[in-house]
Amino acid sequence: MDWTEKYRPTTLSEVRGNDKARDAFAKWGRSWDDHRKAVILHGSPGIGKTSAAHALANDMGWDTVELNASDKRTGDVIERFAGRAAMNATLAGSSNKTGDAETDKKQNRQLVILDEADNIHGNYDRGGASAITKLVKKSEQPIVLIANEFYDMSRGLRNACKDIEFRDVSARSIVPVLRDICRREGLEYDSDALQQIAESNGGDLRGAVNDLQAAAEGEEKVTLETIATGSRDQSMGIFEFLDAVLKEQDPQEALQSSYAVDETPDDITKWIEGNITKVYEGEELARAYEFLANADRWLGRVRASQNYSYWRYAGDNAAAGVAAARDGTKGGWTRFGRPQFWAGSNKTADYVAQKIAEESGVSMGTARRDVIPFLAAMTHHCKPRELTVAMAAAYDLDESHVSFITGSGETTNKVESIVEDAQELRAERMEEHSGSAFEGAVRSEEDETDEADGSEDDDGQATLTGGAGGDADAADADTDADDEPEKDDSQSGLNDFF
Ligand SMILES: Nc1ncnc2c1ncn2[C@@H]1O[C@H](COP(=O)(O)OP(=O)(O)OP(=O)(O)O)[C@@H](O)[C@H]1O
Repeated sequence: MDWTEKYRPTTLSEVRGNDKARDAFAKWGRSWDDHRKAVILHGSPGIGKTSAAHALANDMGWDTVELNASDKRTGDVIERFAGRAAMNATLAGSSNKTGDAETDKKQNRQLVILDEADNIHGNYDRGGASAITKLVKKSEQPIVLIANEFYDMSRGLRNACKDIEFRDVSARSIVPVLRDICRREGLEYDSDALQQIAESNGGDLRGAVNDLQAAAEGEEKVTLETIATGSRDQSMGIFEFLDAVLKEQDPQEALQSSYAVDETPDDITKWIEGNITKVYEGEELARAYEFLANADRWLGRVRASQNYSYWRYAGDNAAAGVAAARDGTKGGWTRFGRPQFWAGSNKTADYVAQKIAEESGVSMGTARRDVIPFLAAMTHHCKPRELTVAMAAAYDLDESHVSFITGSGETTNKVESIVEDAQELRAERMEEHSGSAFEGAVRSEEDETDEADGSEDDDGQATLTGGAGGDADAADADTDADDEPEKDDSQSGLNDFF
């Protein structure tokens, strides 16, 4: 049996590493009758959001129904469940003996758990997403929406709900969970090995439990060696995969590797996007970005249509395409890292995305997913300097922000002097334009009506090449399901600076 299922928390007190969020969530549950608001739990995958929802229901004595927002039928089902007032005991034939009508009502509550709530807008017609928002507002039952990307939800939906952020689980909180599982399994362990598993999973507790199970298979003791030879290693690790695609393999081999690696095409693409500038440069980088933009476009189509056969094309572009873009093979050792711009909890990323969103009139989702990675690639290690200064001026960035985008150390002279110059430039421009930070920004109105259209951005279409003025949309004149009216997000980026 899968240990993540076997050891899924059954009560909120077993949900580890997010005490504040957990307490806020428990409070939300206890006071639901008073406020009747839905709640959004958001944060990275595998950190206990769904488990917390089930555990709360268990603690409260509520039934649950779990629905997936990306399923087109979900709207109807929510209507059926959430629209229905809690049945009272007489109707339900409850065995509750208290005779207290309020208690009976609570015991017949149904917690609606809506998974992938950040993926609604791609799957409904315009009315659909706002219909969900309306349902959420008038629901007679408590609803928990689960999301990785808070800002990928429409503003209408976000405003209709309370939101609670789950943060990545620290290694410090992961180790005791692993230790506990070992004890319950009667397994011996080296503490170093558990520490290693906890650290290598970057905050993902589910991943850590999976790694522990793989390392323990057929062993009596979990040690650093059993981790190295655990069965999850038979599939290709992500770092090995990055080496293969970015340095060594030809396109055909790279494609095969993409099947062997234990990640979805979405994540494969993010890993490559997040690491490519460490290996590629100049022309080959530009060529690789073309392929990554194609991959993003296909991923957008998967999200919009739920047609997973498109995943293949995303994988083809991200793996084979990027390998094909490379000039020959490359040697040396590279410190690959978890993509920096992933879901959730980074305050610096939030600030930068917010600034970009404000200045360029794109959504926060687009800013995070498309614009920041693009800027990161274009100003890697603060080069070219002039462009980095222009960027810092345009978005009013301080040292920590510039360091976050460029990957250069925050306290280096380089970054400090760039921020100084940027502030000067900004002041000059403020004078020149009486208040306008810079000229030529392509500003489309921030969409105040997204409750009506239910969509904040054109998922997957604003691409990395977009900022360079590429006509990313030209290839998209087909029948995409996400044919929202275009807000031309693809214009944001470098155009903004000058
Ligand atoms: N905070 C936690 N405390 C205890 N166990 C956890 C925690 N987070 C994850 N797990 C383990 O990982 C499994 C998966 O967690 P869960 O599905 O709740 O994560 P999630 O954040 O909802 O992820 P996703 O967004 O992918 O659904 C659980 O069954 C449990 O075994």
